Amino acid sequence: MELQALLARLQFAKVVNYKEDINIDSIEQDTQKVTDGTLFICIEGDKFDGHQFAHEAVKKGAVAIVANRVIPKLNVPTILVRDTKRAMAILADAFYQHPSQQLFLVGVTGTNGKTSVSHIVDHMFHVANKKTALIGTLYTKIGNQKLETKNTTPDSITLQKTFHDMIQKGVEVVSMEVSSHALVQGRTWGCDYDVAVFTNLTQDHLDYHKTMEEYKKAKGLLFAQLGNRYSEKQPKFAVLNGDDPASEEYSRMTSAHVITYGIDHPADVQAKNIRFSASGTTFELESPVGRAVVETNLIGKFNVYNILSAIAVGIVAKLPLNTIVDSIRSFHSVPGRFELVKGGQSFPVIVDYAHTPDSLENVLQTVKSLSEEANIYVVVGCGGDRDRTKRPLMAKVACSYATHPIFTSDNPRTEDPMQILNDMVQGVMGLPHEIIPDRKKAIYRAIHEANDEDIVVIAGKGHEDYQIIGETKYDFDDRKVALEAIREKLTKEIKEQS
Ligand SMILES: CC(=O)N[C@H]1[C@@H](OP(=O)(O)OP(=O)(O)OC[C@H]2O[C@@H](n3ccc(=O)[nH]c3=O)[C@H](O)[C@@H]2O)O[C@H](CO)[C@@H](O)[C@@H]1O[C@H](C)C(=O)N[C@@H](C)C(=O)N[C@H](CCC(=O)O)C(=O)O
Ligand SMILES: Nc1ncnc2c1ncn2[C@@H]1O[C@H](COP(=O)(O)OP(=O)(O)OP(=O)(O)O)[C@@H](O)[C@H]1O
Ligand SMILES: N[C@H](CCC[C@H](N)C(=O)O)C(=O)O
Ligand SMILES: [Mg+2]
Repeated sequence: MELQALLARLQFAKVVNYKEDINIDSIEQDTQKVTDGTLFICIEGDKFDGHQFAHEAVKKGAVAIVANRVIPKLNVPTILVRDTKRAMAILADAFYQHPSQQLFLVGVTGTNGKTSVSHIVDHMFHVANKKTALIGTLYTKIGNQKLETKNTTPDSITLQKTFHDMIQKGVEVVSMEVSSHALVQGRTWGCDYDVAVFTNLTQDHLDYHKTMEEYKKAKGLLFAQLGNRYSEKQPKFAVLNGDDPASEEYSRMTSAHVITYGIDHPADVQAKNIRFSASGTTFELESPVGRAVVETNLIGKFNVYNILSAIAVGIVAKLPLNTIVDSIRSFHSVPGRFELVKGGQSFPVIVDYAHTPDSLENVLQTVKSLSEEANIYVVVGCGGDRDRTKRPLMAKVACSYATHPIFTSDNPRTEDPMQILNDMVQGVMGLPHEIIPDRKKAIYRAIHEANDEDIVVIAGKGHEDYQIIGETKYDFDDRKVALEAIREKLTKEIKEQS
């Protein structure tokens, strides 16, 4: 694409060192990815100032630079803009030919449930015979092809390029997780969402957002940025959780159509007469397009919310109600979310990604409702270099529901694991708990101690197949470690019996 054509997208940008039009072969914000013909965008980030890398980018082949100031001794055209992040989103959208406008794009935000809801939505459209794709914490998935992701929501260049590649592969519907970090950093500027979903708002990420009010505002950006043309062909919808107080504010922030879902308060898409069991959940659905009985393998009230929000997406996309209900019935699970580890042991071992006070409470409440008598072992830690204030709250939740809480390390990152554990303990002074900093030893302990009627929950890392200690990523998978522990226990039992 020609530089002039791209420049036309940036209103009132100044250009220095411009001699003649040049061709732009790629747009990048990271020097690692620069090749001949790149337009390099300098971003002032949290760790680095990308303007420092402009000369290196030119050495690697960059033919033009976007910056917020003149960079001395740079001999390529420099496009000066006030906000390079905004310019990046605008240029990426233009360079990849406005791909999100050609897709049915569903964005899911909220503290907990984004990965779960985006997977249910993806499956629903797949069942409705659409070619689907997914972007989120676990991966970017196009059909059955899975690509690794660095962030839950990628930067605007990666995102627009990904949409473009998806269109080349025939994708029609994309379900994506939209993190609060992404919204604040403008990673999703330029995304033309058709539906924006809100799951819930509870405490997390206060290391980044500082206050719950700021965190709430961050999530609200998704709804504020939904298109506001009331086109008959492609109306825009905000799908809001009628049982979460934040929805009231989001409903005022958006000019799109609003559809609510809920259990406890009246909502457009409502679950009634919910019946929970260890093998699944059923409920009666009331919706603007009719009633139905919904059956699912998923368990817990929180999953009813996840399902209701996905159903609301199906409804606004005008999928037939029977297709929606069929897709919920055939949806199995998301890796690392309430995942049962089956090694032939006589008690359930559950690996779950709960890493916030609210998600931990939801999962433990669900576990407790399965059996009031069971001893519950919970192995849990808190991530380092993340919200410190959630640590005592998570510990308190663990002690409120579990008979045997074992505090251990999650991803300590650059923090001292003992300091993280100490922060947790502040929430449970005087309440019984065990501290085993080594996660493997903690998992082994829970599994070796547990008996027939007990339940073991290993929380916080879910699908993660690594543990970050310092700056190093070590192989570590809760599911594999739990299986090894189960095998060791069973072998020991057999030996003792013979
Ligand atoms: C704090 C934070 O969110 N940082 C994100 C941010 O990085 P940044 O802009 O601050 O980048 P930086 O490292 O300071 O570098 C500045 C600029 O210099 C460039 N650079 C840097 C070094 C170099 O050698 N060459 C070079 O060109 C960089 O590419 C960048 O353009 O923008 C990057 C691109 O979008 C993100 O990858 C990065 O996520 C980091 C890795 C991260 O850990 N983020 C987490 C907190 C996060 O975003 N999590 C949410 C999920 C949370 C949840 O809901 O659970 C997510 O969406 O992933
Ligand atoms: N609707 C919900 N409400 C509360 N907790 C939930 C809900 N859905 C899932 N959870 C819990 O939260 C954990 C994380 O769920 P999920 O991965 O779907 O959320 P997420 O929003 O994508 O999280 P992240 O921001 O870390 O990517 C699950 O393992 C489960 O314990
Ligand atoms: N997206 C979340 C994931 C947390 C998962 C937990 N295992 C941890 O490392 O804290 C974050 O980056 O805060
Ligand atoms: Mg997620």
